[in-house]
Amino acid sequence: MTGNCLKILTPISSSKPLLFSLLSKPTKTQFKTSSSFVLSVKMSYHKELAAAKKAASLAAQLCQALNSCSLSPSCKVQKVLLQSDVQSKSDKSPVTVADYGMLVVSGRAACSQALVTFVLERELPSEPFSLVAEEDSTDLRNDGATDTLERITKLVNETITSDGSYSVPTLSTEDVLKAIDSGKSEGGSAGRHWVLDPIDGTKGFVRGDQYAIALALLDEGKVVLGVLACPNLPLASICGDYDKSSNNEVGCLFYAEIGAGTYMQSLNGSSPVKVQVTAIENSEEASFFESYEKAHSQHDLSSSIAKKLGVKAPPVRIDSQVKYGALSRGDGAIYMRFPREGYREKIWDHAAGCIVVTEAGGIISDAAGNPLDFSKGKYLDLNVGIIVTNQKLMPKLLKAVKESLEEQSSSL
Ligand SMILES: Nc1ncnc2c1ncn2[C@@H]1O[C@H](COP(=O)(O)O)[C@@H](O)[C@H]1OP(=O)(O)O
Ligand SMILES: [Mg+2]
Ligand SMILES: [Mg+2]
Ligand SMILES: [Mg+2]
Repeated sequence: MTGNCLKILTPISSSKPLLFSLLSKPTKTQFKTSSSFVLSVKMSYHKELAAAKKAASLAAQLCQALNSCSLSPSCKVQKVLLQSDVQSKSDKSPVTVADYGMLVVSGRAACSQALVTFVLERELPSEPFSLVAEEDSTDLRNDGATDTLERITKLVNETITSDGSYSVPTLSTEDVLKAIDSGKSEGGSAGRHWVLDPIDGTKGFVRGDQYAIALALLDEGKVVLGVLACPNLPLASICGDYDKSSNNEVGCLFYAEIGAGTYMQSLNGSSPVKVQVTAIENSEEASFFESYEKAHSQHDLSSSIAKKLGVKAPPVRIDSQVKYGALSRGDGAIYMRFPREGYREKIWDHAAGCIVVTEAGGIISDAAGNPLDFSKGKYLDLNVGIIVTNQKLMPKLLKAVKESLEEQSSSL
């Protein structure tokens, strides 16, 4: 076989024939030909990455538009609802209890999910579509949600029209509900699955702080591409001594494809730049990220670990997977996350962030040093917490984590 030809081969781990170009790049996958000859080729996800970038960027545009209060009759009303009624659902993630308030928050995320689904399906019409996503349409199907559903549908349609690349008839409310509910896949180790958190860091979004639209693709249980749209993240570093006045622009898009590195560009569409995690080797010079919300991660534990490492800088507390994006470009050196007992991490909260950091040279593991396994369905099955840093600092960080966890359990 020569470089340019196209040929139908069967991936060893899949029963479906696959047409692919031997010129394709990155991931190595093994295929067998009819004569049981095993061939190693590199898979490319360029088309899927382009679709994911477009979907996440449009969803970011929609979320920013939602911030200008289009979902509620009055900005003031919305602000009051958002700030006073945010409470917890059974998994302790934030949701508003007052019906209308709840719809304002979950409706926005669902709106973003509907748009991402629409774009992925339009951009990749010949690929089977499977999506593991956070939101569903239950709240929007309630009788009291008619108004919100209509507003959401209008906004999704407006965003699609303003983009101008799709000549589709206007989506109906039922089309939007269906699009939201196509995110019900369970994922797993076979085939391809998109993984989406349509608004990651709900509390940050509600506060007007950091949040992300996080989209990744799993192929045979591995994350092969990831996109993080971070509408409120400055293009300039958010750590250390930087000149805040030099670049006030906000809105970053991080993206990574397996074997091809991590890039950042502005959400306004500037040229992409390749990014790298910090090269710091001395942990005393490191600064670290953790959740803004104390309820999401044990701050006392990360502070004891930081002390063991000799870290001098105070923690940088921000919401969502924006932390992974910031780390991938060298803002800070460490991310530590230790949820309270009983909390189960979901794949949509880490898949995109994970590849964005690892393709930028970083390393991510659970608190025991095991890599994260995205092949087990919608939950990550892991030991205690998640830690992220560069290759040089990881052994020291793991040692400090182990010691602090031992101290914590002996003090109970
Ligand atoms: N009790 C909790 N503990 C840990 N993480 C949580 C908890 N509740 C929600 N989350 C999820 O953690 C992420 C926010 O993490 P961080 O604290 O680092 O900003 C979000 O994905 C959020 O979900 P959501 O997408 O609904 O906002
Ligand atoms: Mg949530
Ligand atoms: Mg999330
Ligand atoms: Mg979310």
